[in-house]
Amino acid sequence: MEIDLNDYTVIKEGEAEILMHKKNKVFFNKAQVNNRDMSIAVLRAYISKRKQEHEAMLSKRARSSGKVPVKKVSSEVSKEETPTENGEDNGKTNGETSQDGPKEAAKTTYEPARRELKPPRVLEALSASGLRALRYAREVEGIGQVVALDNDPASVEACQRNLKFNGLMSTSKVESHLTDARVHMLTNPKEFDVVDLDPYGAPSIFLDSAVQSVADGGLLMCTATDMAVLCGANGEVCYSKYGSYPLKGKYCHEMALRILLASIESHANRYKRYIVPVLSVQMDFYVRVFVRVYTSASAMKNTPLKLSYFYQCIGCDSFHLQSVGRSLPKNKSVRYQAGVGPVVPQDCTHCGKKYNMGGPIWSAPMHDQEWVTSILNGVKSMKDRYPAYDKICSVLTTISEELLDVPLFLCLHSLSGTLKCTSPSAAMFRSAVMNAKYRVSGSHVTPLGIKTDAPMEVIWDIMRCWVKNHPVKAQSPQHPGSVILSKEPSLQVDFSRHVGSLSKAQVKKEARFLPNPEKHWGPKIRAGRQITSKHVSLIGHEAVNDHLNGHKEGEEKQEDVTEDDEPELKRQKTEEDIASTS
Ligand SMILES: C[S@@+](CC[C@H](N)C(=O)[O-])C[C@H]1O[C@@H](n2cnc3c(N)ncnc32)[C@H](O)[C@@H]1O
Ligand SMILES: [Zn+2]
Repeated sequence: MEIDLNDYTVIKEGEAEILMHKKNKVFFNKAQVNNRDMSIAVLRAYISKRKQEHEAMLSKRARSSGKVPVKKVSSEVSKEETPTENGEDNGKTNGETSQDGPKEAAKTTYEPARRELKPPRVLEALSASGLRALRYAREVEGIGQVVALDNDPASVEACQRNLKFNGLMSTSKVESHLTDARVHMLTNPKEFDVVDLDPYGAPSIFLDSAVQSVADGGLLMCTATDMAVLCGANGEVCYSKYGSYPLKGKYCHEMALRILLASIESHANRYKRYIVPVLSVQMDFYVRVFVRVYTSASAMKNTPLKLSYFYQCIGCDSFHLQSVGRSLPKNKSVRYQAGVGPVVPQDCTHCGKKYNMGGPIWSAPMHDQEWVTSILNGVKSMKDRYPAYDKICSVLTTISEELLDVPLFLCLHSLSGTLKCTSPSAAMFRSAVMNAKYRVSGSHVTPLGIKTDAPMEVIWDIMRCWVKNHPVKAQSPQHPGSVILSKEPSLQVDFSRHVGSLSKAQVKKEARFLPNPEKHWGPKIRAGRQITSKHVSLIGHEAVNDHLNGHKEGEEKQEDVTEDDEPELKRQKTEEDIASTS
């Protein structure tokens, strides 16, 4: 059928153009350019890493068999080259990937026939207009076939129209199908080198099939926009969707990332698989994780060591992590056991109040430093190719400075709020921590976050010493702040400026946090849904008014706001709140 271009607006993002029907039936959210750009940056890094790993595997096999394979350097494998038949894995080979993950790969016996590395096959499982699939196909050098799915006929029709509109290269590289992504992923196990999940709200119903569809060593990219749920507004809903209990706190966005990672790992474990996170990002109104998936029944035993419950004091917000499992040496091997606990007493040692317990969350690193550096360098070297360059560069810069082995973070304002004192400057507080010989970094999720390996006792000593020079008004003796301040500090705190109190990016005055480029930069309503006054918090007054004014009176229908609508998550701690559990 011919397209009447007058019915459409052309939207260009990166090197893709899509036709948006003036009645706007299919999902397009401009704010997701950050998400798409970040994913392209990770895909580029993945392709180059995969090539390196493949070459390393070939040389290792050659060395171990004493045979030297015909040398062919990576640059000779052109992006358009049709790979040769590669034996029993039918094109599913990834760089280092034997079934048993990165380390075990080297043990695989050498096969004389050279295995070509096929370009990675990508599944965009929830593709809507196809914009993302198109961008991957057009912009990512060395990419293979992109399969774009959607179970909504209008979206698939739009996607196919957009493929045609972008020309032959797009129609040959991207295929679009009307189907339930879960069925497609289940019926195509280990078929895709990259699986992208970008749903409305929670990805939970797609995780089980997605972890099975990724090839060994492949990449799963997954968005979750149900931040209210992940951040603790409905703990029980989060538990039912992700198998983890969230607690409200200043670190809730990082906790959201760690809940999502733990949930993906749990799904992977069901199939003797496990994940290795390369990058985990909280941006705008969602979280997005990039993880590699491997198969190994033995490596999987380490999962409980990568998960923790966490205790959060209801009085002073001090938090403590408790590992789900532990490992002990046993002769020449390892024995696995349940974690030892509880790591905290019944009442908080700092303020005397009770703890809430959340989790389990992913407590191992959620980024791989080498990947982050290579993604960031890649982005910087191709500035013009990223419409959201400033944003993704600033986020990656901040992530590159995060302490990897410190889950969650403190918030200076919250510490000062508990003591009801003025807050020391971040540089001063960081200096005090570093002068006490602990490490400290920021967090990409908030400019107020402070990651440190200093124990809570040290943190409260720093604050006690600060208050000695910045006295506070007396509070009731039961108030958590009064209890904390009633103890003398055991540490002599040195607030003198430490040379490392500013991060490298701060010293170089590189952007680390950027404001939103425009008003209502956030989630959009599900395609086809009626917009009502209830959607103000999602898309803003103007957009709602514009929409409602364009409709006849009385046409407005009441409808639930989606979970994407993030409520005020600040912990409103009242005296009663504290008293009720003490
Ligand atoms: C948020 S949109 C995707 C946006 C797209 N990834 C982008 O970057 O432009 C989510 C899409 O998932 C589709 N969807 C929801 N459930 C699905 C399922 N079970 N199988 C396939 N598609 C599904 C919806 O129709 C919708 O088009
Ligand atoms: Zn406490």
